[in-house]
Amino acid sequence: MNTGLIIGIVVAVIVLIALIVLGVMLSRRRRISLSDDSGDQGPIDGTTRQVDKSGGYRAGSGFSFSQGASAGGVGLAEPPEPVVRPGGPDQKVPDTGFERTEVDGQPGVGDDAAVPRDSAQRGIRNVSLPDEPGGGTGTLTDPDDVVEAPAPDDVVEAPATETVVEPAPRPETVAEPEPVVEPEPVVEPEPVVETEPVEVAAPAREEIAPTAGRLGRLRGRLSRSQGAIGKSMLGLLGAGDLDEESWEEIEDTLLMADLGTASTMAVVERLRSELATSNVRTADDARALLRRVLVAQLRPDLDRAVHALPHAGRPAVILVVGVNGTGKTTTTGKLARVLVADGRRVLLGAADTFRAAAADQLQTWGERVGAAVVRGKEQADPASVAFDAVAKGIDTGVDVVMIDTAGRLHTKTGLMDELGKVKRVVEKKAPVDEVLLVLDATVGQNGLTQARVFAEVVDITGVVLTKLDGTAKGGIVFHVQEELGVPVKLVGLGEGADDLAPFEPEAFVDALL
Ligand SMILES: Nc1nc2c(ncn2[C@@H]2O[C@H](COP(=O)(O)OP(=O)(O)OP(=O)(O)O)[C@@H](O)[C@H]2O)c(=O)[nH]1
Repeated sequence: MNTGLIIGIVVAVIVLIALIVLGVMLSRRRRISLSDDSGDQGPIDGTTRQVDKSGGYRAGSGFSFSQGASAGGVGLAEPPEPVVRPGGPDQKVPDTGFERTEVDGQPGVGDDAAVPRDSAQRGIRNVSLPDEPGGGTGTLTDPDDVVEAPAPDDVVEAPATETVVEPAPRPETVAEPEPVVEPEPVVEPEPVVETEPVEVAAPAREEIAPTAGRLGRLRGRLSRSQGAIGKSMLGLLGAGDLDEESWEEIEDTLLMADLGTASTMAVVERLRSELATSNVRTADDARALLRRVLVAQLRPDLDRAVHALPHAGRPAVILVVGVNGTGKTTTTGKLARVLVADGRRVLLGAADTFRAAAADQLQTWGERVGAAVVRGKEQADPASVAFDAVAKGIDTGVDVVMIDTAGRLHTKTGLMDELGKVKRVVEKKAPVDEVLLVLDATVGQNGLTQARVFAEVVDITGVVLTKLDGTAKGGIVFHVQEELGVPVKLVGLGEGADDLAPFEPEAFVDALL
């Protein structure tokens, strides 16, 4: 072989290698690096990632839970083991296309909420007590869970004042059906009469929307407040030099959005001083300044964790209070869903013994998430029902007992005394970790008056502001906190089962601007 050929081959090989190396480098550079940060780092919203112990429910975090200050013991109880869903974790309930809980023969969420307490009452549907020494899984109580179950309106005499509706049975407790014996083929088959037990379908629990970042996802629901606060304020601030007339307009805008006088003055003062010292030239500068001032006014330092984590040997106890129709039962149900999604065992206490539909409504929520419900007989003492619920919660080792109380006008002294009694009686069994006052954001200033009275009677620890989707007065959040010094912990942004979000000042202000 001549030298020229050899040199040619060597050069060709070198060029080939160089091309391959170049190609590899270029392809690496173009590739987007996807590092797996699921192990050590939390979600991008900075919250802690939760382990899904819910048997298939999707749980992020977003909601923050902590142990109540009333904690007597130390150390958290572990969440229960996951429940294996028969259809697999992805099992879904049929999409009804409508976010309500109507179940044949049962009330829908929110039904009768506007019915005053002194109206005619409906009969209560009692459910037989499960025979369960040691408190195991209960008997089937939901007509939908069993084949040929009694009609929902059948009345079964309850032997005791307290009625416990156990959650639907866990799949492992479902009896195996007898093997089916193939019938011999016959020419003219007799009509078949079912005598063998047919497979008992485990109730389909619902998918729960991820809890992380809900406020962000539901931001569109705040559009009315967005126009009233965000757009007007940005328009005024972005207009350039502000004269006294413009400042008055800013004040009026904030007052109209229900921020209240104290918050309005504080915001305006801060805006004035910051505008005087900082260099605000563009619309973006104005937006950043307004964001900073509003967030600071919402006191991001306040503890907004819901005290729903159990103590050693006893559950957390949450009391839900408020005037009629504010959304107490709905909020209790929505929060129960979040807790269940977080792997917690929840027991609901229906301490509204006046309005049977309210207890039915709570029971429906319980059935949807697999939470046991303790309810009382009509006209039973609500305090005793609440007491029984907590006692049952302790006996059965649940993580949280949530007691939904009857709506009551803050002006009715007798009813307010009754509420005080409910709390005192419960405390004989276990300390109350959280008293959530549910306020309807659409009622504006009247909500504040209500809040003051409730705070006096039951020492509220957190506020749930509902129906923020239906008002342009999102500023009420500022007012409530300023007046009560109690943090807004949760906000209701719709009637849907997952339209409850943790209140986060930054995300809230971002949604407004
Ligand atoms: N738009 C909207 N509606 C809500 C929200 N929260 C609750 N509701 C509705 O408000 C109505 C009253 O809700 P309930 O949960 O029954 O109120 P309640 O306070 O338990 O009522 P009482 O037991 O009568 O005192 C229902 O129609 C709910 O669907 C919310 O955040 N947004």
